[in-house]
Amino acid sequence: MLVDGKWIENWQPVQKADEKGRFVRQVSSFRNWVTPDGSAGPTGEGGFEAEPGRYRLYVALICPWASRTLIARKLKGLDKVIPVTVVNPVISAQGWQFGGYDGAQDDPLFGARYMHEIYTRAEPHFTGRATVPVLWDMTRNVMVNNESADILRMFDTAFEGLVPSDLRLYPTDLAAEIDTLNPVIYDKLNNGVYKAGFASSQEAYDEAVAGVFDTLDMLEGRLTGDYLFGNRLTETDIRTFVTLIRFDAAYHGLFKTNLRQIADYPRLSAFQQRILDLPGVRETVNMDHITRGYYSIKALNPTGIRPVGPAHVARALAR
Ligand SMILES: N[C@@H](CCC(=O)N[C@@H](CS)C(=O)NCC(=O)O)C(=O)O
Repeated sequence: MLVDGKWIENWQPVQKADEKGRFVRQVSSFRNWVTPDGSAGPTGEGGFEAEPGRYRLYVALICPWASRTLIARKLKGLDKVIPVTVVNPVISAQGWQFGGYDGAQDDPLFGARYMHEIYTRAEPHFTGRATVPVLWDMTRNVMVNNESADILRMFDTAFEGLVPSDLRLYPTDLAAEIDTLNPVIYDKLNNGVYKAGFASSQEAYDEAVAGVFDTLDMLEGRLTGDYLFGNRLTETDIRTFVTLIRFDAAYHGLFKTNLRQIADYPRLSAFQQRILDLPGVRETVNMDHITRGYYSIKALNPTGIRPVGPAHVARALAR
């Protein structure tokens, strides 16, 4: 991580934990919003007007948080107006790195080797983890936002004048319900698997795993229609999908969330396939990056050996 703009080596063991050994995820610090006219959004400052080709999205394809922004970008037809740079799936001693892996790219803006250089460009004295995703303003040369929940939501409306779309991922009439369900899915499932994987006590692990499977059971019961809110696709579906698609191939083994697999849940499996089949979504799922990335986390898998299966994940992607 960065401390006052300087990289502190060997980030992997320094996953933050609370007094009970529970993994604690860092809060994002760049919170400006792109809006149709450049007015300020719900957080941060204004000055970020929607323009084609002005903003670049930095992502890792292993990362579920980055992936939710990528999926929204595809579903909202923004791939022509927002270019993307994909980092190497293997996190190095200096964090995310550019290039050097099939499907990873060099940094086109500054020729940076590491993602943390993008952070110190934005804020020379930045302290914190150099996380993805990052939305970068190529006109003003500043970081707009590094919180995927914000980016997902701004992609729903900010570019409407440039790329009109009928899809509403955060429709007004469902906003309250979405805002109620999202934190449960975030805490118990999206981040719950990480809490299990990075737990440093049995108690913290047990608590996290219980939360993961209670939530999967709850979602399985809830999925009587195509999506979590009946037949309308929302951001909550995307936020759920990114964890489901990584679950059997990575979390079940590496993070020890192994009570059940997604394949054991008929409705969740069908839901996962339904989202995978939406136009553009499959392109955002790179199972090679996902398994290479997760199984290269040295603190959890010192040999770096990547398991071969499970076969049903490859089948779901090939369908
Ligand atoms: N709050 C952030 C979290 C993103 C996040 O934690 N990304 C992870 C990858 S999945 C990361 O970049 N970690 C690098 C690090 O911790 O050094 C968001 O949702 O955008």
